[in-house]
Amino acid sequence: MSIHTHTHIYKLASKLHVQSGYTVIFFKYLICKNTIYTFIVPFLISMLILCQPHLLLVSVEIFLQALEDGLKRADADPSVKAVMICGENGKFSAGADIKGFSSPKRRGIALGPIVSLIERSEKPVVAAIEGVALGGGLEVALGCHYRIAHVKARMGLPEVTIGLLPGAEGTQRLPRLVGVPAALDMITTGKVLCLVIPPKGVKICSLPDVDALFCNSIFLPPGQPLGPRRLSLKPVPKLPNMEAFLSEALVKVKKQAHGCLAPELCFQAVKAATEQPFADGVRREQELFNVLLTSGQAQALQYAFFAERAVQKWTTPSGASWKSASPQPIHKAAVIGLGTMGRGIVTSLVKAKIPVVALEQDLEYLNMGRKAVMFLLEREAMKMEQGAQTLDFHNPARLQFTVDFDVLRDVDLVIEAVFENMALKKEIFHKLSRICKPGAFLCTNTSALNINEIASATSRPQQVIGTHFFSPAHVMKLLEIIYGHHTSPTTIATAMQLAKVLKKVGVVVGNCFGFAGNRMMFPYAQQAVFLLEEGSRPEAVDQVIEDFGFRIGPFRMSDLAGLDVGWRSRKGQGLTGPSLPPGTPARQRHGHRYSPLPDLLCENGRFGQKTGKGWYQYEKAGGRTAKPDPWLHSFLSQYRDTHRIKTRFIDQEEILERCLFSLINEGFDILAEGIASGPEHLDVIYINGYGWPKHRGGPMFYASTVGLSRILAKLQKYSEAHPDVPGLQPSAFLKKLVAMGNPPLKEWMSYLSRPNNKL
Ligand SMILES: C/C=C(\C)C(=O)SCCNC(=O)CCNC(=O)[C@H](O)C(C)(C)COP(=O)(O)OP(=O)(O)OC[C@H]1O[C@@H](n2cnc3c(N)ncnc32)[C@H](O)[C@@H]1OP(=O)(O)O
Repeated sequence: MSIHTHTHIYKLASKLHVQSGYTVIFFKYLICKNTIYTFIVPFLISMLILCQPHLLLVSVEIFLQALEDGLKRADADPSVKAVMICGENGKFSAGADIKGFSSPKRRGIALGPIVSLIERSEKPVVAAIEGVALGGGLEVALGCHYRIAHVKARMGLPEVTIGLLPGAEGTQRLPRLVGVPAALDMITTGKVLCLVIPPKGVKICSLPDVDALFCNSIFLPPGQPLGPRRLSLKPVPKLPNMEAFLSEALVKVKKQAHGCLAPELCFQAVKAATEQPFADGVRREQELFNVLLTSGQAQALQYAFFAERAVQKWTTPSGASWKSASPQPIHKAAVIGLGTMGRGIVTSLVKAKIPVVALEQDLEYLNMGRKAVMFLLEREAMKMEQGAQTLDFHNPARLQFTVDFDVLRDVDLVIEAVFENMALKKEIFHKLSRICKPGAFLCTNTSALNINEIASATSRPQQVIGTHFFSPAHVMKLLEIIYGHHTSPTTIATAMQLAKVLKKVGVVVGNCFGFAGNRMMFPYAQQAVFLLEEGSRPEAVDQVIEDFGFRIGPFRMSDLAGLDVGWRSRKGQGLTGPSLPPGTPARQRHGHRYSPLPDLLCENGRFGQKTGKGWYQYEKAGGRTAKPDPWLHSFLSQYRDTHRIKTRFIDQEEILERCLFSLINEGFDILAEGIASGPEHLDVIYINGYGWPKHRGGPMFYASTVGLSRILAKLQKYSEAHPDVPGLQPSAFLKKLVAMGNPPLKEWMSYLSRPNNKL
């Protein structure tokens, strides 16, 4: 804490832009006291996290105490005319140290009273915001009498995303500043606002103007009372239809929450601001905050926050890692195949402003693909409003369509996205290897196929890598990145960098059939179908899974993705279709239980939404509203009769456990084999690619909360009842962890001997 000179203020001020008025955002114009005065509380640490490359974490106690002492000194010192709170190194504050929430010691620390102290100050306090002002950081700014922000500053109350609410009186001050609709939107979604394109009414000053603000007391005439600047004293702006507005908002919040508590409790806290005086609202905020803090969901969401960052620091069993590998720049990319996946990938690249060549096998497919890509891009551009023109996708230098492989000579990276056929993929990779420049990286968008085999068709296997996108590829955040035997660390680093540029979460995994995500999905989907054989219905299974918090249950998902996709893959594996050896029992493959139900549906032309019929019926082909289908129910009965399957009532617990525990069980095998380097990887994959509810932390985190012993016991019980289902037989690694006394998730990997790549 120190008092800074006028010169210092100038230095800071020269980096700031001033906005006046409020339109979308809540910043009022800066008013600052006259010339020589200001006192800077050094970066709001600790709270205060200086973002990368290092963290500057100072204990909350030290920070809060320093802030309190500083404010008191400033109040007592007649030479100080105003106080400016700012951050160091271009960052205001990223809010509280999230790691600290799990510490019981931390729970007693309250930022709210300090924010009140700031607000009560007799001298004008200005928050000078650069970089980020998030969570507690923004709440501090709300306690100030004025806020001034750099035009590129990012501001928000993201507590809801870590399972909390803005518990330092933010739920009470923000609605008083910006009104209930804007406050509710920010607080219940956690969205972070950026003023790169300033809203109407926001004034951007030139640098001399900014200096003038500080030098001349143009905004704050001496002696102007601070009362009207204290948010806690202001009423919440009224709405003519507040009650109706709030009921509608609650419905929306609940619908989007999928069982996550925080958004609804955030809503309740803001509602309290509309109904109660400030002090009572603050008490309500505290009550709700404590509910969330101890809910378990906050821990899961905070785990997910760190897991997403941990997976960026990838390593492979051979010792390659993010530390030593440098990504290569991608100035131009190509996408081969403009089916559903290829279209989404092209769109993603264009959005990331990477020039793209899109290639199809012939003009007919090319034109269909072009139309579809243009449609997607138009839609994306509309969403982007002012930023749309920067996509410039009608410019052939940005996006070129071709059927000519020669055009790929100068690209830095190719993503092949043709359908899942090994022979076809190998043919394409062989061609690419001959045509592309030596440094070009060759990526395959496959959901299961062997990366080594694909790489073997090239003369540069070190530059071949799997990039498994999720549909729709321009929307889904996950990019599963699969290295083969020969993939170089530079290639992995480049794929990870690509994920970042595409605003996706890249997760590096090893090579095996289905990689990590789909491999875990197989036993889950298999259990879902077995449950139908034994007496359940698609809508019952989906309901249980959706009640758990998944966006969509396995049957609705299968209808959406198309049943034909899996059918083609099973035919390729010889599990069904013409290559199935005659005499193979209908419900058995390789000595294990198999359900032909999905194959039978396909044989009946039921491919899901695209044909208007699948596990459900739809209003028309391409329809999206799933309705239980009496045809399917009677088909299931006949099927059970034909195969003499005794049906029984299956309760929700069994549905949930068999689906989820078999998926988790596979996860333990994947960890044991070194396909994923930690449970966080599987959790990040499931949250970002498979709709696993984030407030349950991902499947492996969930397993740790259920208790490994319980999961093991249940798997043992189910595998005894179904000895021909390998997916239910407990993983040796799970058994080992239970035998070791159920260690915490972060220690699991230390119980493994050195992992190796499976293929
Ligand atoms: C009550 C509740 C109160 C009072 C709160 O304030 S709750 C906290 C509210 N704040 C947040 O939720 C902000 C979370 N952080 C972010 O959104 C982003 O990290 C960022 C926008 C601040 C920076 O993004 P970026 O530049 O991409 O960098 P990273 O996300 O990779 O972060 C860099 C490292 O900093 C660690 N970090 C970031 N914020 C926090 C935090 N609030 N507490 C603890 N640690 C934080 C992050 O984990 C990265 O660490 P490493 O991976 O490098 O170890």
